[in-house]
Amino acid sequence: MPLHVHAAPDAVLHGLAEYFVAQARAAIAGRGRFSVALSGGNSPKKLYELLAAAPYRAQVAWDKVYFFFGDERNVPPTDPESNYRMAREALLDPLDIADAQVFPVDTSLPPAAAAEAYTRTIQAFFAPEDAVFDLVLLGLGDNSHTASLFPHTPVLHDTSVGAREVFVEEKQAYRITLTAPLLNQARAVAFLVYGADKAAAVQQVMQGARNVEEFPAQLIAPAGELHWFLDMAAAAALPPAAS
Ligand SMILES: O=C1O[C@H](COP(=O)(O)O)[C@@H](O)[C@H](O)[C@H]1O
Repeated sequence: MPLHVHAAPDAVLHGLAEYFVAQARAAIAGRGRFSVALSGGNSPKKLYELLAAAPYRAQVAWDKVYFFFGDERNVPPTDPESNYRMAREALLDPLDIADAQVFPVDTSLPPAAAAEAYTRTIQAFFAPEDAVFDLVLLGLGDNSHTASLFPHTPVLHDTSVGAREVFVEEKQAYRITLTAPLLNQARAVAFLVYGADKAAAVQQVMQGARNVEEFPAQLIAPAGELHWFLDMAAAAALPPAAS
């Protein structure tokens, strides 16, 4: 599994931006479009700002890129917690991406209905083929969650290929997440993780005994490529040979 460890977060972000551009160009050259599921939270904001600026901005045919969300908080699109809002402000608006290329979760619906609707949206986009994202971007929480696959939640055992609602006790809130089987159909998955507070989670997910209840990111085993983009602080608990 390719592991890209850089000294500082800035270099990690540039490494992943270059990987994003390469994946986008290859998908567009081969299949005419690039479908990406974006991650949320704090870590990817700077990546999105980087992609929307020189030199990366000019390196992708953005009108052929289709944006989905790996997970969403059950909040309106204007809420500071909204993953969609963050992506819109950091990436989609600066690049002037057309609404027809962006597929947010409809959080005006109750969580279960929002998840069902998002499943149908994804299926319709890929039909008649299976839903296979060209790239899934993921983050990692210090509790080893990824997307909104949180420890000890029923969605960890969901074998459906789609989106699901999940109540996250520690947040006392619903989220909508893509299921692990859908994420794993991707042609490529890239984790972006930086900061010392993630070091234990990185080590447990990558090298701990399998325990998906505790370390949900262990569920990620895509049919395609799996890449980890880490800074040295996040990789600190890995043995030297691995990092
Ligand atoms: O809640 C979330 O957390 C993870 C990790 O986010 P980070 O802020 O620690 O980088 C993120 O990947 C997910 O999309 C988000 O909703």
